[in-house]
Amino acid sequence: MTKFSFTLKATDGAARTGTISTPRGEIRTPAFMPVGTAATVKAMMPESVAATGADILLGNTYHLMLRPGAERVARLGGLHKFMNWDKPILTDSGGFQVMSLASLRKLTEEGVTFASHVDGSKHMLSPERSMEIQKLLGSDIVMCFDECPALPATEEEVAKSMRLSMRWAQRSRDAFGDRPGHALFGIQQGGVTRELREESAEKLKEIGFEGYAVGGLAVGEGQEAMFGVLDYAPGMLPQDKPRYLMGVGKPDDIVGAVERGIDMMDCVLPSRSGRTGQAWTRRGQVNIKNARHADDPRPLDEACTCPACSNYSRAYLHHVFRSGEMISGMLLTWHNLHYYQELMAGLRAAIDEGALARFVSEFHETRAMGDI
Ligand SMILES: CNc1nc2c(CCNC[C@]34C[C@H]5C[C@H](C[C@H](C5)C3)C4)c3nc(N)[nH]c(=O)c3cc2[nH]1
Ligand SMILES: [Zn+2]
Repeated sequence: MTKFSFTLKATDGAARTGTISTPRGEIRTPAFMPVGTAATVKAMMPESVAATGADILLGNTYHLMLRPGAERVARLGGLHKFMNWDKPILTDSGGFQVMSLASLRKLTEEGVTFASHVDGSKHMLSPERSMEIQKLLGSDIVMCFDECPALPATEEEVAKSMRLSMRWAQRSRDAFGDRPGHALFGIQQGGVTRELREESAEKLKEIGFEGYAVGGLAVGEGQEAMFGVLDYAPGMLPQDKPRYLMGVGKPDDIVGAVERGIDMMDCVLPSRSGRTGQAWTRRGQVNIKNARHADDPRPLDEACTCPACSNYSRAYLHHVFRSGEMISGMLLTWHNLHYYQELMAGLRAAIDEGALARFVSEFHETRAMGDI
């Protein structure tokens, strides 16, 4: 049984490349993880997600515990079998979702009780219950049950919330138990306050995790404030373990995060925006529903090898979006996920060659040219 391990390969400034080895396969880092919210990456077959180059995807504790239920997924053989994805899966712990989706939430030291946004039924999440659910789902990388404070929040509120999350991190570690081949990641909190980020990192290192996430960001603070924290926060975490920035982001967020030492990211953006007609390309964003594409015979991006760019014109994509055809979301989601994986492959190659600075300046220059 291969155990879970992380091997660093190259560094270029604060940026690193590496490989996470798991019993279900290897993850090339820096890695982008597509989001499979309710056991599906929306509008994509799993084999198509794999074809984009994704080595790992995200499952969702909150949705799956409500419907179809974690115990049911376990009875049916676990999430990998259920959704026909045999590579690694990372699941979030559910806390972030409860705070953004559920109603009638009650937060105590024990955990959170809430009413399902699906049918109003009562539920509870705690470090122990979150570990149990993620074990039932069978995910390879488990996230600690934490609280991500909503902005705006005073430093006092951020400190209080971070310290609760650190107590929950210890309870998550204790409840996770001994699971060879599986990993538990701690989540650093502390808002945009350096001392609180330091306190959180020290506590997580004292407990000990197989990987460490930078949480509490991409919650409306803006790119400048986020990069300000990323200028120091990843460096507070063990350099020999994967660093996961949660919920990020736009392509330029991703480039900036990788420059600052982040190894893993997840974001709904490429898939969610793909369904609304927003294409992400090397030259920036293209809204394919805009009338200017109605007669354009050219592909979305000549340099892209995805099925949408290889076989269809902008005019066709414009048409199927305007007429609400299912293929519209399928093609643009595939393109966006393909573009994100191409960006990650470019970043990995540049870091391996010690040429990240050139890659980044070319990335920004090409975007500055704007869409064709
Ligand atoms: C967007 N900004 C942002 N996200 C964040 C997330 C969720 C990461 N994505 C997982 C998720 C969240 C939703 C949507 C999909 C599927 C499933 C439910 C799991 C991705 C976060 N998750 C946790 N546990 N803690 C955070 O501090 C945090 C901060 C975030 N800041
Ligand atoms: Zn494409």
